[in-house]
Amino acid sequence: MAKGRDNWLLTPSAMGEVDAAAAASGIDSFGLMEKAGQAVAAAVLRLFPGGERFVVLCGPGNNGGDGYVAARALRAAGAAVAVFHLGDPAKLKGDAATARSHCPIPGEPLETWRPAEGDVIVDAIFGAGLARAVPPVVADVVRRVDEAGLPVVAVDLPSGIDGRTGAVMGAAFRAHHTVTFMTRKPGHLLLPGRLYCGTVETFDIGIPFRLVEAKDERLFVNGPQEWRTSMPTADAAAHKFRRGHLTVFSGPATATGAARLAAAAGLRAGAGLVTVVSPTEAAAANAAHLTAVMLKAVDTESDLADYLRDERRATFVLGPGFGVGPKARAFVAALAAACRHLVLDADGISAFAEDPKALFSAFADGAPRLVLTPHEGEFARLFPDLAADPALSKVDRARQAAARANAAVVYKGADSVIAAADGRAVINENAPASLATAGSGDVLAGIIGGLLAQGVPAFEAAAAGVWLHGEAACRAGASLTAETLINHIDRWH
Ligand SMILES: NC(=O)C1=CN([C@@H]2O[C@H](COP(=O)(O)OP(=O)(O)OC[C@H]3O[C@@H](n4cnc5c(N)ncnc54)[C@H](OP(=O)(O)O)[C@@H]3O)[C@@H](O)[C@H]2O)[C@@H](O)CC1
Ligand SMILES: [K+]
Repeated sequence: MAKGRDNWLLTPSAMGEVDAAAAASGIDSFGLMEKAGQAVAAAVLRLFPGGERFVVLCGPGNNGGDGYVAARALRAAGAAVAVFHLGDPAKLKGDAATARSHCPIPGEPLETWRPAEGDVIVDAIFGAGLARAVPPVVADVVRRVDEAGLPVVAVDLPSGIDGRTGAVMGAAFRAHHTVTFMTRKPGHLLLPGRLYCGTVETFDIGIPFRLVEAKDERLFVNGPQEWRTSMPTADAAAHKFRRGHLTVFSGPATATGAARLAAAAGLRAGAGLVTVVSPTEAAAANAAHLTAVMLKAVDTESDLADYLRDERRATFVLGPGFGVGPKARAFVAALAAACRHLVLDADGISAFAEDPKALFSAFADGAPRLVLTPHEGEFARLFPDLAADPALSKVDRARQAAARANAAVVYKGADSVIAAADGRAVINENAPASLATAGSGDVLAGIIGGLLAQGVPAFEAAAAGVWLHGEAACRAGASLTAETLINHIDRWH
């Protein structure tokens, strides 16, 4: 499948290996640094043509090396430039030492910098090599830049952001713009890192892309290139039975709306037939609001067993408004035993908080048939050890959860991560803030269910569902509600 460079993600350590492979293949590594620094200088001049003084803050590694190149290029363009360095610059090694030796501006110690009006900060202190919390002198400069409200252009990553996890390591610059090289890193997309990067520009410094591709970490930005070929074709769309049957379980009479939102979203996403299955006592409430969606009363496990006799009822959403308790667990067990596909959301997830293994073992066999859609709190209920491990990134957590549950996991948030049981993962970036609204998660569960019903495999349905949800939200505008969101879901074909 063709992967665009914009979708490619590499962790900083993998990027370091690509760098080493480039050098081993005969590519001049100082040439790469030169291109990186020149790109930074070009971005700075483009974004801040009226900057009075460009203050380049240089760290002790190659990120600092990029900074020395940028400082030289800015000076060559006629700008006023000052350089401040962290630590003893005489200790710089390799390309960074070369870059400094070519830079005509004598540096001063970082701690001597004082903000001046008109300063534009070029942050080249730490990039991919940030290994621990930033030292106090850097935290202090971060605070002073913040207080003075000075614009920052970050080299590779805002110093203090962990490129693997997006975590803030003690303190970090809030950049207006970040220039990174070859591919973005997970920390540019994962929160809170994303909020510190400003706009992100990925500059090609000339490493052959085959060397990047050789380091495929099976992690990409979510987009159609990841799932396009698994989506329903227009052909299948012609026949409503071939488009599959989605069933959504309703909660009790006081909590029916969530299931109807999911059902309506599943229909919009292309399921041929959608049924809301409801307790008898809630059937009147549901009937009053359903038209294209069908309704069926199911109260007990034996009612459900009858319902499952029809094999075409292959795909289910359980959780929105359903209630947390033994009924949820029993219904999920019945669906698993009958080999059905299931989106388990909200209460359906929380129902297994006491015994997550019961859920995982029910779906342990065969190709994944389960999609889990936890937000942060629900994730911690099912995977408390993963949620509590500070060494894991959100991507690591989602991947390990997916493997454990033999499921596709949508670890929700403004930086949703979707992971497959086989280790593939994508980070989503198209969800606007307006999606954080009541009922939005029910709509997402319905879209994913609608895609599963059409035969899309679990991971692809989950990733495509999250992306289509984000696209719908962008079209629905800032004042969207769950209802208006549904009207903006586009069927894929
Ligand atoms: N292909 C590419 O992408 C290219 C990348 N390039 C550039 O290289 C950059 C990566 O360079 P890098 O590996 O030298 O790491 P970098 O970020 O400079 O930091 C390492 C230094 O910081 C130190 N240090 C770390 N944490 C610390 C802390 N908390 N507090 C104090 N010190 C700390 C660490 O010390 P140590 O941990 O060893 O004690 C070491 O001295 C990359 O971001 C990009 O800008 C381009 O030039 C060309 C092609
Ligand atoms: K930086």
